[in-house]
Amino acid sequence: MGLLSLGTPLAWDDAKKYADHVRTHGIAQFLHIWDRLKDRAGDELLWGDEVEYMVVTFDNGKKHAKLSLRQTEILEKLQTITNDMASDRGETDSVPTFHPEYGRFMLESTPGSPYTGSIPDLLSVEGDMRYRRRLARKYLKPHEIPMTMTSFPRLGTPGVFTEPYYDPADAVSSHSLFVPEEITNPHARFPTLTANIRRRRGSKVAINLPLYIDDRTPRPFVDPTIPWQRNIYPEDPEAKQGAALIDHVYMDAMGFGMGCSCLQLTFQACNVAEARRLYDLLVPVAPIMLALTAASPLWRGYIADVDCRWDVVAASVDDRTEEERGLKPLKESRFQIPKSRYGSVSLYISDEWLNRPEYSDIEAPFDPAIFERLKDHGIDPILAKHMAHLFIRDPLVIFSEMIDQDDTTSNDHFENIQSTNWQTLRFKPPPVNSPIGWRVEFRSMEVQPTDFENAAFAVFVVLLSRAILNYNMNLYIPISKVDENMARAQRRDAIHTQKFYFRKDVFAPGQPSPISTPASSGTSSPIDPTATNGIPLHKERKMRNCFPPPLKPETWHPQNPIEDEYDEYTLDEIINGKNDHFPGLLKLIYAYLDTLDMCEHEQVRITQYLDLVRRRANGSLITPATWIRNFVRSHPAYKFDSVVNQEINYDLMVAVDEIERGIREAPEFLPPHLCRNADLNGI
Ligand SMILES: Nc1ncnc2c1ncn2[C@@H]1O[C@H](COP(=O)(O)OP(=O)(O)OP(=O)(O)O)[C@@H](O)[C@H]1O
Ligand SMILES: N[C@@H](CCC(=O)O)C(=O)O
Ligand SMILES: N[C@@H](CS)C(=O)O
Repeated sequence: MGLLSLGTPLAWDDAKKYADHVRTHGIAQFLHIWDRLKDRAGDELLWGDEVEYMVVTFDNGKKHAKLSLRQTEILEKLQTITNDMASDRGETDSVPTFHPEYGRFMLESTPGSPYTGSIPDLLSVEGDMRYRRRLARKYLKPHEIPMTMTSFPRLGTPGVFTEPYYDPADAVSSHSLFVPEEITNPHARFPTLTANIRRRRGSKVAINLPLYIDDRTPRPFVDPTIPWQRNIYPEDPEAKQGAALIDHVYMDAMGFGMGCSCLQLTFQACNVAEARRLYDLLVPVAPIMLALTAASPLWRGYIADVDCRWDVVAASVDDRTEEERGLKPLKESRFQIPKSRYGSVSLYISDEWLNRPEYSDIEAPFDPAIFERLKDHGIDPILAKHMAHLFIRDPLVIFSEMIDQDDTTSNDHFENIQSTNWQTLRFKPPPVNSPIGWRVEFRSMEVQPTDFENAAFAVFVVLLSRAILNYNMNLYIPISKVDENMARAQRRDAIHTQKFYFRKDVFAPGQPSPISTPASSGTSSPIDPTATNGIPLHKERKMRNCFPPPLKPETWHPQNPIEDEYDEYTLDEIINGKNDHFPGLLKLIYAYLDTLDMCEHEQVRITQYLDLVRRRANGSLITPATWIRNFVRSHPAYKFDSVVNQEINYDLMVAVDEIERGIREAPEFLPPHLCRNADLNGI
């Protein structure tokens, strides 16, 4: 969740006058942080997850599942409860935190304090997530359930999809044909973001997802549920004039994207150099994890031909003017900008030599004056470019009371721009007046229906991050290939149908591989104490930070053509390995685990999590997206016309909730033996 300042928000015409002011002071604030903390070192691994929920309310008589708009009351209640718990316990660390999110039907939870790198903390993640879900559930109304669905299938359908009902005709911020003002969190940040994105862009946002064409889908598909003749806002004829594409699901508001839920992870690094390295190493991992967690095939009451939210969210906050989008020559706008503010990373940011300039091979406009200012201040050109790239954006929400700030003690102007650059990775400087260090946020994953899965993906990514740093791995590929992977990750059933660019050799030539005996692809490898090859075993009870810096340049033949460095692989090959030269990420994780001091019971638990990832990747378990699509297509009320009606939606929500509670079996998706963890009973 972004910056929630208080005050009077400025409408776009007023806010834009302060854009340079916010940028200038935002950079000044960053430079103060930089000067104070660039040499900060030795921070331990602390990390945490953010889980986003939708509160769904069930009318069992009418078989109707709707979004509950009680976010404000629910958060107030949870705040009181958690405050009481904290005072009873005399500490806040074990009491989870609930936060607001964009949708007035959404909640976000984070652990009470970040996890450390200890093995018990690693194994506490699922319990912590379950505890948070239970807590939220306990204080909702009896017919309300906090669900971790990435997209709500019937958001924006004609008729009733919220509780209480509101008429979409009052959507003053978004001017949507489909969703009312009241789906948006009333905190000024959110309606102002919504309205100012629209005003800055000069039109409503337009999101078109290819429709999944089924046996009886009318062709060409011209959505009969779009109120083509509505005439309330000046933009109302837009849909008819081409904004809504044939054979697509059309959506026209920020809420369709920012009303989606995801699973994010934040890692504290040892120092700024390690944060930059970790950011870069995770850039190529982001699309892989998006594909593995794909969970959103249903939109506005239809089945789409994609499995993920990413492009929907990107289009839903796309505030670029026509000139910035390249539709008109530049006149008023300063830059042509290839991507929305929500988008994949466009620049690597590490200044260590492994980051060859050729990897950052896509157009990433940056503000030349800000770039020079940062360089003049002593910041290296790579980080200067990253910041100057983020700062091509205008601040969208400015509070009149917050315009003048003390740049030595505030970072609000910096965060204003930073927190509305919603990229696959976020490089997070330490906040002012806080003990927190340099961090990296991993943002691509879709939230999973169950906490077992959410914990499994969190555990996988944190272990992968440690393995990558520990073995000094190099995962760089050109950013253009990462972007192609982002597109492929979202395609229907990407696991079976797509290949992904990935680096061929992740180790320096001559560097001993940590894998001694390559196990055959797709097997579940118990942790093998002989698995490290020539690397001394320093068994530790903790995953740590502060790994050695990358190897010297001459070790890596950087003169090779960049095209020789990568190839296309299936997800199975990337995760589970292809041959001796390409061991797969899981084997590297297992080798890393072998450096940790764990008892058998802990190993079994971790293997359960890693097995989920292994089996998703090899296709022996299906993604939530595939399960949801199959559920709809096999429902007796489905007419093979791509429509997800109220009854199907209700039954789907009931089924997902039952799977989450472990009372419904879906072995092709989540075998009971994977998610029924005896240890966690009673949490
Ligand atoms: N020092 C730390 N190092 C790493 N993670 C931390 C640290 N402190 C808190 N976290 C974790 O970071 C996650 C994000 O926390 P929080 O939502 O407060 O941050 P935020 O800056 O608002 O996030 P966002 O960038 O998503 O807006 C949480 O899981 C939290 O536990
Ligand atoms: N909910 C958004 C992320 C919102 C945020 O950045 O906090 C998503 O699904 O990606
Ligand atoms: N929740 C996100 C999207 S609106 C943010 O606050 O930045």
